[in-house]
Formats: sequence, structure tokens, C-alpha cells
Amino acid sequence: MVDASAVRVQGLWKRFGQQVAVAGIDLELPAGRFIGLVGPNGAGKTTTLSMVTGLLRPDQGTVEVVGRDVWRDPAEVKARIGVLPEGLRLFERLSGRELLAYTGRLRGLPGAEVDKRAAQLLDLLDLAGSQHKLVVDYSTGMRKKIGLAAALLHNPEVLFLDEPFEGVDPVSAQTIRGVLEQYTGSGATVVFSSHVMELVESLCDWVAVMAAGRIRATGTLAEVRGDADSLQQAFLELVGAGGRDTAAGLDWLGGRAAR
Ligand SMILES: Nc1ncnc2c1ncn2[C@@H]1O[C@H](COP(=O)(O)OP(=O)(O)OP(=O)(O)O)[C@@H](O)[C@H]1O
Repeated sequence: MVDASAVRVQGLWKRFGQQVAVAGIDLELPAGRFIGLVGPNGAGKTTTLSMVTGLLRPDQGTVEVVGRDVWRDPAEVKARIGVLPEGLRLFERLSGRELLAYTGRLRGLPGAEVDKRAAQLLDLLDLAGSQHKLVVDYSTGMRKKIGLAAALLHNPEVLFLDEPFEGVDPVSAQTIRGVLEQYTGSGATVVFSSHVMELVESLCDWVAVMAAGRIRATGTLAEVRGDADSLQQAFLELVGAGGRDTAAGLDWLGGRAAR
């Protein structure tokens, strides 16, 4: 039987000293969807994605990805997922092309196949002209794109992206978007974290809302949006900031205030 869940999380906890980053969440993410994990700064999105992708050991709880326990069967899971983590560390002294060649061989792909896929991805992501430049000389957006290429090279079943559009110009964002839409269109799953609601609303068909270490809502975009005008509005109501007067108390700020 085909497992319809890409990710299944149960009772997941992570504390850093006194700080509870993830407070015992349960989460089931369906396969074949474009999924957004949204939440304000400090909500616990990165901590959750790190535990789900085998980068950070949970204090408690279980994580299954494509039906396998991430922490009991890490090699099997890691062979079937791609990850673009936050603050991605790359081999700075390799060129973009070398980085992909290295990643592909590490993934066990034959050399000729790596060459073919690398050339296509570099071309698609508009990096062909910079493929022989060292990664250390890449801009923020170029780093995201080469990181994405490296994460896609072995054709993973599930792709996890932590803030993939941060620091990326609109043209590159559109390119990344096209690649991801084609990827999910063929039945693969994308899970990406963001606090940019418009982006999530325009890209995702399934959403999980996180705040203060807990999951506040999950479901299709329409289910989570409910009667609100936009995902942004629904999100503000869910995280309890809907009625906050953002400027209250800042009477010293602005051109008409005394300096
Ligand atoms: N290594 C760490 N040591 C101590 N505290 C941490 C660590 N990593 C995360 N935290 C804390 O855990 C909480 C959740 O952080 P996390 O980075 O997961 O949030 P986030 O939703 O990804 O936020 P953002 O959107 O700002 O990246 C925050 O309060 C953060 O300060």
C-alpha cells in the first residue's frame, strides 16, 4: 500500500535550556503537495525542520519521512530526501559545478548522470555562466540556487527548504518557483518554511501554521484561510495578533515628534 503521508511527526519536543522551541507537536504532511510551514520569528519552524530531516536530535517524539523512522533509519531517509537548510554551509572553495559533481558522487550517482543533471540544473537556475566561479564568490541568491540544485540532484521524494526565497531576487525567485512547481507536479513533495504569507498563499496548496512551538492549524490552504480575506489575515488571527495596534506607545517616533 502506498503511504499517503510524506511526513508523520508524533509528540515532538525540543528544549534549549529553559527555552521550549518545539512543544510536543503532532503533524502529518500529505505526499505530493506543495506544503508551507508558516509562523512568526522564533515559532520553531527551523527547529522542527532540523529534527524532521535528521539534523537535530529531538528530546522526545518520533518522526517518519516516507514511512521510515528518521532517527532509527537515517541513511535510508537521507537517501530519499533533499534539504536546503537555513544558513546553508557549502564547500566555499569548490566551484558551483564542482560542488554539484561532489554532491552527486556522494549520493552514489554515476559520473555521466551527475554531469547531465548538473548541466541541466545549472542552466535552468541561470547559473551556467557562473558554474566555474568559486562558491565563496557567489551572492546570497546564487548560494540558494546552487544549494537547491544540490538538494535536487538525486531526485528526492521529499524536498525540505528552510526559507528558500530569502535574499533571492524576483527573477531568481520565479525561476526557483518554476522548478519547484514542476517537481511537485510530478508527484513529489515540497515542504518549505517561510514567514512571508503572500508567498505561501501563492505557492502552497497545503499549510501548517506554527506559533510558540505549537501547531496552530493544518490543512489545505482554503481550510486554513477559512473566512478570512487572506492567509495573512487568518494567520494574524491564529497567532493572536489580529487586533494589535502596532504603533501604540511609539509617540516619540516620526517627523512630528520632539527629538
Ligand atoms: N541552538 C539554539 N540554542 C538556543 N535556543 C535556540 C536554538 N535554536 C533555536 N532556539 C530558540 O528556539 C526558538 C525557535 O527557534 P527557531 O529558529 O526554530 O524558530 P523559527 O520559527 O525558525 O524562526 P525564524 O522565522 O525567525 O527563523 C527560538 O526561541 C530560538 O531562540
